[in-house]
Amino acid sequence: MTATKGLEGIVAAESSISSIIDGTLTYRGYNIDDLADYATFEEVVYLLWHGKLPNRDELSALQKQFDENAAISPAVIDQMRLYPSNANTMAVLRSAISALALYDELADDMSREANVAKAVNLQAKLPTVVAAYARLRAGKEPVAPQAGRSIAYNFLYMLTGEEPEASAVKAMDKALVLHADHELNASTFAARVTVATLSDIYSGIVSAIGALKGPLHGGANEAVMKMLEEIGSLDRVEDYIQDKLNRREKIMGFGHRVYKNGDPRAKHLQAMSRELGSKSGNLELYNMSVRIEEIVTGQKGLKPNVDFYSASVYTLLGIPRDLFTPIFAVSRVSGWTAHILEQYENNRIIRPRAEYTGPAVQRYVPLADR
Ligand SMILES: CC(=O)SCCNC(=O)CCNC(=O)[C@H](O)C(C)(C)COP(=O)(O)OP(=O)(O)OC[C@H]1O[C@@H](n2cnc3c(N)ncnc32)[C@H](O)[C@@H]1OP(=O)(O)O
Ligand SMILES: O=C([O-])CC(=O)C(=O)O
Repeated sequence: MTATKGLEGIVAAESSISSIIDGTLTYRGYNIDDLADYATFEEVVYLLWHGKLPNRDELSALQKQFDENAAISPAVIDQMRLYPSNANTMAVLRSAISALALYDELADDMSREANVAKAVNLQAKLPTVVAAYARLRAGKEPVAPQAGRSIAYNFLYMLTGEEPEASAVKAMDKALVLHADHELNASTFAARVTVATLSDIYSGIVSAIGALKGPLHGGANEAVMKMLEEIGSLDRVEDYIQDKLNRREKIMGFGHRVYKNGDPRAKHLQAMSRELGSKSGNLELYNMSVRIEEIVTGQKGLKPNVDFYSASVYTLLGIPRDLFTPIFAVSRVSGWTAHILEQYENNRIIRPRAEYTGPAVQRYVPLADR
């Protein structure tokens, strides 16, 4: 038995949800470029869960379900009041989602119907949880979501309590579409491993949130923003990046396990970063990002991934840095739940082998003789 480090190139599941073939990403066969340009996030969620785009009635029924499930119980809000105001926001999300399960009577009901209902509940509540914590830690009361509004609208609205601009809602919606699913990425794999033991959907999502938190995965969007903040201005990019490359340090937001010729989502986020920068009259973050890309791609051949330009996009939308990875989760919970439902449909426990590299057989030595 020979191990493959990081399971590179190993096909570990069959899935009909999303594909990456020759650098092209599709959700259920629809090219991400078309979905980014024309679909709403709600249409994409329906597509991921049900395998087809919704008609008007199906879309309104989904919207109604989101409206009915978006509010979080006062018990969960009261728990969140006790969280430290400087807690890691992904740890907050992980804890709050775990707590949600305690108040769901269907938590351990394994029927398909109950699991779809829980997927709706999770998708509806994740944005509410993230926005509620952002307000609570600032000493403000959570703002309830508005019925009949998109997840993108409500998320921005619940953060500030003010009606968001249409252009901001459009950008947020597109970012959610772009992050919704991505084949067998680390967090989705973690979710599938957890539920393949026939554990419940909440446990799967808590596992996924934990995996997304890391800076080699979803946490990279925050790390990119931290780097942009450290650099501070366009004229400092060259020295900073060159120094990092000389020290063989990683540049966050670059590279990918699967895409070697570029992540198809990055160009959409780059365009959004430029548009939002122009609109705000401040293109500094965009220009800095482009310069970083020129240097890193020029010297290392590494291309930006989905996390690179999303950092400037979210900042230009006025969102604090430590909400970037939770926003990734707000979108990706659609894909996680689709994969969990798919896993339950055709389940077998996921249990690979390890190549043993420890000592050969040893004789036990009693404690007194050691
Ligand atoms: C949503 C997402 O999860 S997208 C990914 C988000 N993560 C990041 O942006 C973090 C930075 N990037 C990375 O750490 C990696 O590129 C990963 C984790 C995304 C992929 O990891 P792997 O598939 O193991 O990387 P891969 O095998 O292609 O790396 C090849 C070489 O490029 C280097 N490399 C990869 N990414 C980077 C980077 N961002 N900066 C500098 N060097 C890099 C590796 O160190 C390796 O060098 P070596 O051969 O000298 O050891
Ligand atoms: O697929 C991956 O390894 C990481 C990624 O880009 C994602 O999850 O969107």
